[in-house]
This record gives sequence, C-alpha cells and structure tokens, in this order.
Amino acid sequence: MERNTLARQIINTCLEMTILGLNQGTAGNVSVRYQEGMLITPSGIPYEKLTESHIVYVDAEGNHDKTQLPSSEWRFHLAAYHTRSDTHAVVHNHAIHCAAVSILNRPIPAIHYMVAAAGGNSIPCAPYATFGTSELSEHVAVALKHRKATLLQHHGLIACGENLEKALWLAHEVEVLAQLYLCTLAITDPVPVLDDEEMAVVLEKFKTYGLQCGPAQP
Ligand SMILES: C[C@H](O)[C@@H](O)[C@@H](O)C(=O)COP(=O)(O)O
Ligand SMILES: [Zn+2]
Repeated sequence: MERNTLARQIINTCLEMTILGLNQGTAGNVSVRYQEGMLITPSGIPYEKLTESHIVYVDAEGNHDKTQLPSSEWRFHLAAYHTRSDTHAVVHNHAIHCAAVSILNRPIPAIHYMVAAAGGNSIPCAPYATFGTSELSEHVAVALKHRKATLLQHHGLIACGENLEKALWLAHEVEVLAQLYLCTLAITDPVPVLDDEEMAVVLEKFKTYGLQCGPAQP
C-alpha cells in the first residue's frame, strides 16, 4: 500500500483509539510494518493535530529522517515486528483498566474464553522498564513471543495484528477483559478461570472462526 494511505490509516486508528476511550492526551502510539521497517506515529503530538507528513518511517535498525522524531517507543514496535512475523500493525495505549491490572503486576488469566483472542490461556504482563528503553523492548519481545498482546507493568498495553483493524480490535478486547478481571477481583481473589483443556478447545475453534467475513475477529 502507498505510504500516504498507510499514514492516513495510522492517524484514523489513533483517533478511533481515543473515541473508544482507550487513550488520553498524547499517550500511546501506532505503527504498521512498511518496507524494511515501519511507519510510526511521531513522539508527543496530540492525535487531533496529526497529518500524514508527521508519520515517520523507521528502518529495521532504528534509522529515520533526522527532521522527524518518531515515537519514543519505536524500539518495542520494531521488537514486535521482529518477534512476530504474523504482525503487520502494533497499537500501544494506556487504557485505564489495562493500566490498572498492570499496576497489580498480574497477567490476565483465563477468566473468559476471549482471553484466547491474544493467542493463549493468559495475557502476560511484561516487567517494568523505563519507557523508550532497549530494556523495555527486550521485555516486550519475550512477552510477545507466544501472544499477540501484553500488558506493560506500571504502563499500559501493546496489541498486535495482521492489520490496524485487528490490532485495534484486540486492544479494545483486552481492555474489556481487564475491566472484567478487575470487577471480579473486587469480589474474589483468585478469580475462577477456565481450565487449560477448555482454552485449548477455544484456541482451536478460533483458528477458523469468522473466516467467511474476511477481516473478522479474532
Ligand atoms: C511518556 C510517554 O507517554 C510514554 O508513555 C510512551 O509509552 C507513550 O505512550 C507515548 O509516547 P510517544 O508520544 O513518544 O509515542
Ligand atoms: Zn506508553
């Protein structure tokens, strides 16, 4: 796809993220795999002010046009593409319930079968490291090895997808699961979970679910 078209899709995804209530201020960032690297949102510019020319191309080594400043999290976006060959879009946000669970430093267990949408029987919580660091990107690479989404301790969420639509959908889904987890945690801890056998059945069913609709989820 043409660079400008992808840039517009990135901006629309950012705006949609805000409409869905997943973000606030300049928190979060969005990228798509492009050529040998990725196209990514710039650092610290409010989404409403973004135009196509703000979207930065960063190559696989982290090089970019010196007149532009890519998201401070370009390292973990590159790490996601490097770790997951099925990933062509990455969404990061500070959605409130995801951030709350990340502060508790807990993975989201199999409290609901939709946890399988992230590719397994839990959604991990990558250990804390300062934003924008190589250390954080290393934690992200480990967490995303077997999952399409991970919480970031004391920070937020990362969700990956084959395209922007799927990555945003998963980010929203994980936020709903995080909210559900917090609601149930307020009543009982540990929260009852589905067993590994049932989650394996769901993971198998998700391999073919929704295929007749093209970009359907999961
Ligand atoms: C301090 C930043 O907000 C950090 O949390 C980062 O992870 C983020 O979400 C937005 O940073 P950029 O504007 O640099 O993408
Ligand atoms: Zn962040």
